[in-house]
Amino acid sequence: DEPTAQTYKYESDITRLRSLVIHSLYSHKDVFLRELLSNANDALEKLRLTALTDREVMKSGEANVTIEVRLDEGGKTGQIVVRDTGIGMTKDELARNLGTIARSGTNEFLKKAEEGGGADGNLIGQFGLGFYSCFLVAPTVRVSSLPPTTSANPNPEQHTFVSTSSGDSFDIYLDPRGNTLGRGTEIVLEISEEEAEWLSVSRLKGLIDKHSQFATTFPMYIMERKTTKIPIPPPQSPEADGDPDELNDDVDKDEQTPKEEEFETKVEEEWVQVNDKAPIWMRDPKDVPEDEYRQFYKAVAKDQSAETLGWAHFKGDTGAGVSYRAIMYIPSKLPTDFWQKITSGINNVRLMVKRVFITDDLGEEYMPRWLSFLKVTVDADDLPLNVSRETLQTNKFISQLQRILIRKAIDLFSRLAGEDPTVYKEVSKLYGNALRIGMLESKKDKVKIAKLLRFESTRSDFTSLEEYVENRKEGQKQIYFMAGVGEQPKDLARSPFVEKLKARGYEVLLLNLPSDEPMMGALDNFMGMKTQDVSKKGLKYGDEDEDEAEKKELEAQKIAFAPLIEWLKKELKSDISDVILTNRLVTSPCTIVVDSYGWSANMAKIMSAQADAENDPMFKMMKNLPKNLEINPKSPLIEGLLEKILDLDLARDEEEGAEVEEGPEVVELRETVKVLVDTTLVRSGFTVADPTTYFERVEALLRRSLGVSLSAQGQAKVRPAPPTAAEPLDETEPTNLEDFMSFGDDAEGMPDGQDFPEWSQMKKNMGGGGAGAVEHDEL
Ligand SMILES: Nc1ncnc2c1ncn2[C@@H]1O[C@H](COP(=O)(O)OP(=O)(O)OP(=O)(O)O)[C@@H](O)[C@H]1O
Repeated sequence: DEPTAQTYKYESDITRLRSLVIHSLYSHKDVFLRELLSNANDALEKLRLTALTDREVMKSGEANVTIEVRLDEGGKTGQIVVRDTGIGMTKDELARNLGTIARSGTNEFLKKAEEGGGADGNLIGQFGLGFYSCFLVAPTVRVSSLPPTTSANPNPEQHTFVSTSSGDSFDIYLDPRGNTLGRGTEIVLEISEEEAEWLSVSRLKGLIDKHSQFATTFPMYIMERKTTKIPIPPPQSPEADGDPDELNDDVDKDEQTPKEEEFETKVEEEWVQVNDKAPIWMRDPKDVPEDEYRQFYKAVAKDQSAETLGWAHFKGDTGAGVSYRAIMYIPSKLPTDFWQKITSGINNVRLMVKRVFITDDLGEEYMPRWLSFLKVTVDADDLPLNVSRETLQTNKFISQLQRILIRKAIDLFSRLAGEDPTVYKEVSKLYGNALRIGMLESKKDKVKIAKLLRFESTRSDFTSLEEYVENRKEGQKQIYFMAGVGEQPKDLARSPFVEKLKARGYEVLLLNLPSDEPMMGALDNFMGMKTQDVSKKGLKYGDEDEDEAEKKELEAQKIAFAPLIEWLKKELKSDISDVILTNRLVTSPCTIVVDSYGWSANMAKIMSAQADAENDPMFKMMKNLPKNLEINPKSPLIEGLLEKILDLDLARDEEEGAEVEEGPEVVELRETVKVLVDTTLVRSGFTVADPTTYFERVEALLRRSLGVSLSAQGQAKVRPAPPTAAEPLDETEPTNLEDFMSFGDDAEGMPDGQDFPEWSQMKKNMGGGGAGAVEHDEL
């Protein structure tokens, strides 16, 4: 019998909403299950609340959620049935909740979504438009519901709501099956042939794993059906029965396998729980074995092979009246292109409210970029479930949480640093650069993050700033560092800038990451010590006053070397702003030092790697800031230069201002000094302004030392290329590997099945499939 149905019109907002959901979410169809499970959980939570005052309501049956797939005959269509034993709905509530009430925020949401050209999967979850997502996969949805027996409603009746995805009305009727549910709600999605993909238990289980593994603390079951074939024993043949002699000889008959018809299919049904564990973050850290944390990380990372370097499990109260629990992980590996790929909106914080996943998109720059590799799960106790992304961002808890997570991340790093040097070495290797950037970006946490950094130095291969300060020498007020991007620390240790410090026993940090030098500049001061780039002016040992003898010696040397200094200043004035006698060197003859506010060679290199650096006026200015030539009076080479200047009487010529005819010795000296300065530039990490002239000078020097004439020319005969080819290339003509390799005039590509050797090497380097993994067409 057709039940007598009452037809209702959908509220106009709801009609708009439904069609918006259906039309804008077609690429996020799988949200339907998450929404239904979230609603089921809410219904069970409400029941639990009611049960606090009315014990009776919980009496009938377990509070749980079940999911079942039923196939129609033929297997191409069927139903997904989601049932909960929660609070249920009366006939009125069915009409109101599912069809006529426009909830608060709906209008606002509609406006936004329609203006923005559609709603995305997250927006919809946050707005609590969940139920309508059923229509993404089902053209017809039936909701049967039965509230629990209470004193207010002693004789509840089961009603069914039915609606199609397109109609502007829905029906509600008394369920002709009677009160079959006991209590709660049953949602039946009629799945059509086009959407048959959802009729797969394993697909649904996959969805639960993805979105709803922790959707509810109530048990959640899915119906699994196992079909087994049981052979039916063949009917006993009369011959075999009758004649025992035949048993031995008729081998053929015995070996015959039973035919199709001789199997019976048996379907075993089993409810399998899909959430058998309490979510790990809700438990006391004392009760969670390490292995479970590692397992949970795999789930969070959605990668069964994922490993973590460490985690923090914490709870708290933000002071905004919201308490939360959270787990934060540091991955042990990042995709190779991780730092290139992240732009904004990194989605590394999963926000749950009472175990229900809300969003992993808390907006751009919710977590600072330098912490974007963390994987965080936060479960808040009390946050409105149906808040929009926009309101989330202005939510007090959410903004307080941001600060908490940064603090907790810093704590986690510092705990790992103290606990396990082996692990921390890994952490530093993977995240050292990120931490440096963090230090650069966050004024508030600058010093805390600086403490997390580790460096190589002339004393240790893994040291911290705190250790550096501990190991300082008496009177030392500076933290010395030598920076050179991409250089080996052992090479940095041999730089002329480091030699004296090292010889005297001072520790120098050897920095080779791009972020190192700017980071040291930004740090400026650590525990009362200044950071000092040893390649810049301003270096102080701190015990200068004690060495009166050394000071006196330098003063005397200044007088003795004055003629050389004057001459060098005059000769080098286009490249060098000052020539200074130094005692910072031990064996090197000279070095190039920039003013403390100028760019070091390292910094100039970093900056020139930026796009469009050469057109940047700031770049030009900084690059051309004064460079000082510091010369070492104790170097035999410098002594030799001084002698030469005195011999040739060059200093005096200048004083008289007379135009003196320059002898070949002067020209030669001038060339030698230019080579010395250029070479010093390179040694000090700068580039030579004009490499061609530099090389010509070196060649002249070499010729002189070999006694080869400076003017002799090479006798190379150059054969010009043939004229421009007139014939068009025949692209279809098969080519021959040898021609191609020897750059034959007609080589045009690789023959089938062959890889250009460099290409296969490149593919290997990129970590892609080996030779043959790329279609040759692409070549
Ligand atoms: N399984 C259910 N049991 C009882 N009531 C339900 C169930 N599913 C939906 N409802 C009722 O229907 C209303 C509308 O559900 P819908 O999913 O559209 O939004 P919501 O549940 O309010 O939002 P959210 O899904 O974000 O919590 C719910 O507020 C609830 O009152």
